[in-house]
Amino acid sequence: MFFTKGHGTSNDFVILPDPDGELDLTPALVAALCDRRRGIGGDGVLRVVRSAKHPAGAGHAAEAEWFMDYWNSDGSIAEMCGNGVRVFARYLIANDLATPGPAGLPVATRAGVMTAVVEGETIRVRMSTPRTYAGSTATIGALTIPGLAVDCGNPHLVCGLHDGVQLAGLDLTTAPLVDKALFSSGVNVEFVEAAEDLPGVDKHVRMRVHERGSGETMSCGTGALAVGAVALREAGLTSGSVAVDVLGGRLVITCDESGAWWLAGPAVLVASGETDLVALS
Ligand SMILES: N[C@@H](CCC[C@H](N)C(=O)O)C(=O)O
Repeated sequence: MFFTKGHGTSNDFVILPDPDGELDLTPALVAALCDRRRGIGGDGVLRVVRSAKHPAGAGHAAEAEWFMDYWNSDGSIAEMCGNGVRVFARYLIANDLATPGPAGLPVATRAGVMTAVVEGETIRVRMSTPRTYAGSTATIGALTIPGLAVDCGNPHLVCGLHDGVQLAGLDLTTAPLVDKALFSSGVNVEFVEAAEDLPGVDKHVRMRVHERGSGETMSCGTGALAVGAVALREAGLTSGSVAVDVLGGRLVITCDESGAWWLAGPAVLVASGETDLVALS
């Protein structure tokens, strides 16, 4: 089957064209495609399917022709992927499957319709409004770090580092321990430290993330949105911009004067080819 490989700030995806929703995509196939030694390798899979042809997209078919069927590398399904939407939009445009209108390019997801605006190498996406709803903690070894739960369509826990704890020193090779009752469907956990002032933005932070279903990744767009929302809230700002440096580059989160939330960053397609599904399995 044909595939394309792409990434947004090194959050990488295997993109599978399946316009009519005919592919029998299973957790095992997704995990095999994402395997970095035996497969193509990726943090997740983006299946490109017409909204009308997917049960989770059909309700959005009038607003968005295309549905991003997102899967994590372990074969689990997630509601939303911010970097994924940016890469998905790049793929649709590069393959003449869609042309952005004056308001951008709508992409249906399990968390609703997101609109992508192309600005050269950067793709900016209008995201759903992040909702901060509880305090909680994440534990790594002997270290317990307080944080805030933020719903970005998918679940996040944003933990700010203090008291000399360094972002670079955290061991994220295994999942941080979290409150399983609060996060009954799992959670993406972001760790954040302040960074030096940067012109053009109100706040500048660095983040690492342990993603539900993918482990530590180089970047997470919805994670950056959650981090940006917490940073603006802590600064007492109701609008503004936050630069979020991830291991794979920089994302910028903006809440504009109208209250709309945006995620901006690069989105790149790097390879296309054909994979042998029999050899993969
Ligand atoms: N990397 C993504 C988020 C992907 C889904 C996440 N792992 C989950 O299970 O919620 C992003 O860029 O937002």
